[in-house]
Amino acid sequence: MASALPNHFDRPVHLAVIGGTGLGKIDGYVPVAALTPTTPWGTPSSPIMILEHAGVPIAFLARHGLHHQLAPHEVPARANIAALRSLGVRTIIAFSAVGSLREEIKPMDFVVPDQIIDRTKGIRPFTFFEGGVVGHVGFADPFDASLAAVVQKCGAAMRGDGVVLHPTGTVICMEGPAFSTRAESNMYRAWGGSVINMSALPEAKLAREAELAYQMICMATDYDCWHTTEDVDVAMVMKYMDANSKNAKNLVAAVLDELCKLENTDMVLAKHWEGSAQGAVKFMTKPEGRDPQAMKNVEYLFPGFWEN
Ligand SMILES: CSC[C@H]1O[C@H](OP(=O)(O)O)[C@H](O)[C@@H]1O
Ligand SMILES: Nc1ncnc2[nH]cnc12
Repeated sequence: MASALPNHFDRPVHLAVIGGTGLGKIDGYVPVAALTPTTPWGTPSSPIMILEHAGVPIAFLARHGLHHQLAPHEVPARANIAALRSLGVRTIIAFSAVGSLREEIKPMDFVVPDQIIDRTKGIRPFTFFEGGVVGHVGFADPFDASLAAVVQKCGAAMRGDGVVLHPTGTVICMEGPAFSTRAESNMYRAWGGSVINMSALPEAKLAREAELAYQMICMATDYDCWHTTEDVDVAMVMKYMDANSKNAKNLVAAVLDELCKLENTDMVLAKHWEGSAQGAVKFMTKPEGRDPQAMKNVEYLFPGFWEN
């Protein structure tokens, strides 16, 4: 289907969904374009589908590729975020299949996380600001509180199914691709982790560097390996993703309904993040220390950056 669609779209797209494991596409929207942009950090994980809902364009990107061929550490997160930003995207809702580290977060429940603990191992490229342009953004609250409020409100879309949407939580982002040991799983519980995945980082950090509003929605698929029930394996994750796809779709639909109504508001345009990273970059590296390619990279994210 993607190849029959135009490879260009002439209006800015403000909203995007990143689909994770078990959510390689979203149905019920009209596909109008399939874009394959190239960025200074390479090409995105998959063609970016432009879908329309009530006349509002929405970009959809499959994090692990169209055929789930990219391992978590192979996801080109910088290209993904940079490409979305270049289309005009300022708000991202990102889905993730997670293991639960808490009894009360049952497989099939959803979590709207508000914190992350980084357990990646430094093997993934994780910043736009390097190689001759330095920038340090604030990341105390890694997700977007106003988007979280919209998602929390949409939890009602799943009422009646016994599925709970937990309004806050801490995601442990581990390296993978192998799952955790039992000792690690118990340690993450002792640290206060609510859920565990392999995808929150560097995605959330890059979204912040790109001045985007970013909120992850986690769907629990297992109890990892700390629980007395079965240890996690891929079949279990896929089984629960499948079983819960109706709820995942209802939740995406409710969230997109809400965000489409707000398409041109300061919230969806992420005005509250505007300037935050650019300020962090502008004053760090003195002109004589700046590398021309690194400057061009920043220019790709923020056109006109070096002009004033
Ligand atoms: C297939 S289990 C591990 C895999 O699932 C999650 O993917 P995503 O976050 O893209 O939904 C987790 O982060 C791992 O990448
Ligand atoms: N237990 C687990 N650990 C890491 N990532 C996951 N994704 C889904 N379940 C997971």
